Amino acid sequence: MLQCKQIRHTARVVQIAVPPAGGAYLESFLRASSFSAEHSVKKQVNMALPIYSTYDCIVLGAGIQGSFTAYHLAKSGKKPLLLEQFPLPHTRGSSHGQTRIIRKAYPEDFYTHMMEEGYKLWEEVEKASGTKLYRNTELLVLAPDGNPVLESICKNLEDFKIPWERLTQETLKQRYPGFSIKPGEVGCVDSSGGVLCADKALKAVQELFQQMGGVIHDGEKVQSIEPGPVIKVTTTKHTYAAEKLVITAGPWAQKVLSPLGLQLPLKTLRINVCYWKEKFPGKSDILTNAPLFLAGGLNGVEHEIYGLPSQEYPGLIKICLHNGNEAEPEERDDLAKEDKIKDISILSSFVSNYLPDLNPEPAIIERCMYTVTPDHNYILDHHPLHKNIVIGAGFSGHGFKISPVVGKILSELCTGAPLTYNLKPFQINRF
Ligand SMILES: Cc1cc2nc3c(=O)[nH]c(=O)nc-3n(C[C@H](O)[C@H](O)[C@H](O)COP(=O)(O)OP(=O)(O)OC[C@H]3O[C@@H](n4cnc5c(N)ncnc54)[C@H](O)[C@@H]3O)c2cc1C
Ligand SMILES: O=C(O)[C@@H]1CCCC=N1
Repeated sequence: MLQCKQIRHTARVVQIAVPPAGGAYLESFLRASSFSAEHSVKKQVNMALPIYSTYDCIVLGAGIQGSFTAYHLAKSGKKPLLLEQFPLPHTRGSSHGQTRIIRKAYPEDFYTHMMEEGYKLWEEVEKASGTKLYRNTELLVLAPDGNPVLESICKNLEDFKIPWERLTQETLKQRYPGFSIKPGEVGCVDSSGGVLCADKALKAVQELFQQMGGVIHDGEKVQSIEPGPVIKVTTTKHTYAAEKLVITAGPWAQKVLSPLGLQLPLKTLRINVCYWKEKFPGKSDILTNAPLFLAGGLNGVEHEIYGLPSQEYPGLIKICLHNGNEAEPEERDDLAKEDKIKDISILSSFVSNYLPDLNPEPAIIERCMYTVTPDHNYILDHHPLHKNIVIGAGFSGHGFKISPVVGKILSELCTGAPLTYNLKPFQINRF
């Protein structure tokens, strides 16, 4: 016989006893009753039975994208649950490390447009958390004269009225004497470019989210998702119910999405994050004059390469390839694997050629993961079959700076609020 009684009532959580029926019964019970989000339902007949806690929305994955999604949901008055498989903080995904590039210089106008709001939202987080997260250094984009990507970047900076400057080979040599610029190579300086303190940013966003009433459960891996009008999410510890789910699983996205019938053309790449030391310590001024840079199409260099001024390790400069070898996140540190792209030797020869004051062997190598789409644009969309599931994936190694805007977009897709941006470049049906 159905016996349903209230056993606890707090400001935001109600627990009730329900009979030991299956998931379908529980869902229809939830829909038929006045219980909506924020209500916690406890199956009590047998004390060993699981607890179903329901939330407005569940966000799967507490990297920077999931954390900003949860932050915006909380800002809009929702009380989401943010689930993370690892104890926080962790270094297994894509959002760890101390630094990330922030810039408005993009060849695609939609990213430059999103970054106008991106900078404001980063400032909002800095103010609310009382933490300095952005250091304005300017960004040098280096390429052969007439390079189409460089020209699109210059056009966007001009169209969006962002202060910028074109540098000839001569001006480049004067301004950055430690950089051995080759004939025919020119530069463009984006004055908004700078460095974000990534680890501090992630912590700040997660703290603000919790201050707004949001809940994070870390060390809980999502093991199954049962779609439906009320979605059931089962982790290693618990089962939760919510009317909406946002999946921001980084390099684990495909693993989470496959059981939901969705195959996306995502590749996961292991990135070697390399730090380089001065050849003769104190003998050059390379540590003070190497700019924040992005280089593409350079003489004899097949890949895009980027570098950041010394920050996390005093005396060392971070210079990396914007590419890597395919690997599952679990095999990221498996050194026995033969790499197709010889990233470290490509970087060594770039350093010898362009930054001769640096030792051409990396002093430190760390690891991180990219999840790339074929066109390197993000995926921000509803699941094609389950419209109450929203997906943020494939950030293709350039998602950190735009994460405050990505979080806003994913929260709009989740709540059905009017969309701030045209999401055509990010739709799943483009593949
Ligand atoms: C070396 C490197 C340099 C970069 N440089 C820049 C840069 O300069 N500028 C820039 O803008 N961007 C940069 N990026 C890209 C940027 O960091 C990423 O786009 C961004 O961090 C992606 O965040 P995410 O939240 O999608 O992924 P992640 O940070 O990987 O978060 C996904 C989370 O989901 C969790 N998860 C997965 N599956 C489950 C499950 N089943 N249950 C529970 N939790 C789960 C994971 O544990 C993880 O914490 C760089 C990336 C790397 C690796
Ligand atoms: O997102 C960025 O700005 C950088 C660019 C180069 C590689 C990684 N991220």
